[in-house]
Amino acid sequence: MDFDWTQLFTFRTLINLIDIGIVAFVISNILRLFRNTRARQLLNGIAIIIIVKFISSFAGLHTTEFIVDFIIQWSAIALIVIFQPELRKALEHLGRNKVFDRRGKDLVSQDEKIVDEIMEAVQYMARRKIGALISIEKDLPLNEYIETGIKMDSVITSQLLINIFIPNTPLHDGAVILTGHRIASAASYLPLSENPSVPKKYGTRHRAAIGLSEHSDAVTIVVSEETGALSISNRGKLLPDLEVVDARDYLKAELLSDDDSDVTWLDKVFSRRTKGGDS
Ligand SMILES: Nc1ncnc2c1ncn2[C@@H]1O[C@H](COP(=O)(O)OP(=O)(O)OP(=O)(O)O)[C@@H](O)[C@H]1O
Repeated sequence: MDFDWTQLFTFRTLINLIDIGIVAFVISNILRLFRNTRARQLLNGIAIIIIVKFISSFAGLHTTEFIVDFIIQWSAIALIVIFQPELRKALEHLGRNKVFDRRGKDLVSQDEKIVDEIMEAVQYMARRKIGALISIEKDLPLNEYIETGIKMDSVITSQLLINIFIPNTPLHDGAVILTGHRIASAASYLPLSENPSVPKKYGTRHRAAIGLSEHSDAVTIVVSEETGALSISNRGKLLPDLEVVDARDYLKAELLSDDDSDVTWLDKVFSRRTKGGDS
């Protein structure tokens, strides 16, 4: 039987390909946004429910299908309510995609200046063994953690960051959270990691840094009060005992780069270190 190739290249085929492309683009963006977060586990749960729905529909399992339909209807409303802040951010993120990205050089240099301010403060504190915990919001909002601390809304300067962490002052206990180009809060409480593979030598400050990176895409920089060592937590992992220059490069690559790929070249550089001592 001869295959009619002209049938393959129809307008309908083109529309179908565009349709598939749009769905793939949206799903991959959602998965990328929620990678290494608890929301990703929830998305896996939703995928399982959808698979059960299709199987029960094909196999004619009417009671199962009825129950799954019931769950889908109610969970859709529940998800919108629970993830309202994340959904808002996700839509903003979509609008900020490279095609529409109109970030001027001014904003990029402002970002660079903020990394410099953070690193100046962190270096100062590391030399004097002043414990610090600074979390930087990326795409997923940290509102629930900002709420646990003292709200600030201040310009990010190294002097202010240092001042916050001076021991025995009212704001020094807990984390500073940076959102956009502002200090959003100080003395914030972060979720502690319950990962059993986090080495015992790390106390609650480091566990809090890892914990936040398990719940969100935030990057957190830690100064150890005990040793003055610098560490960065990101995507559920801790990069321990960083040199200042490595920490600065990592922050710049994470915060200034438009590259959303899962593994940056810096991750590869740091993977040697993390094999030894991280979670
Ligand atoms: N859940 C949390 N959220 C934010 N900050 C926290 C949290 N838990 C502890 N911290 C901060 O960490 C401090 C205690 O640090 P701890 O000595 O237990 O940790 P560590 O990882 O051993 O760090 P260090 O090397 O600085 O001693 C607290 O005083 C507080 O400032």
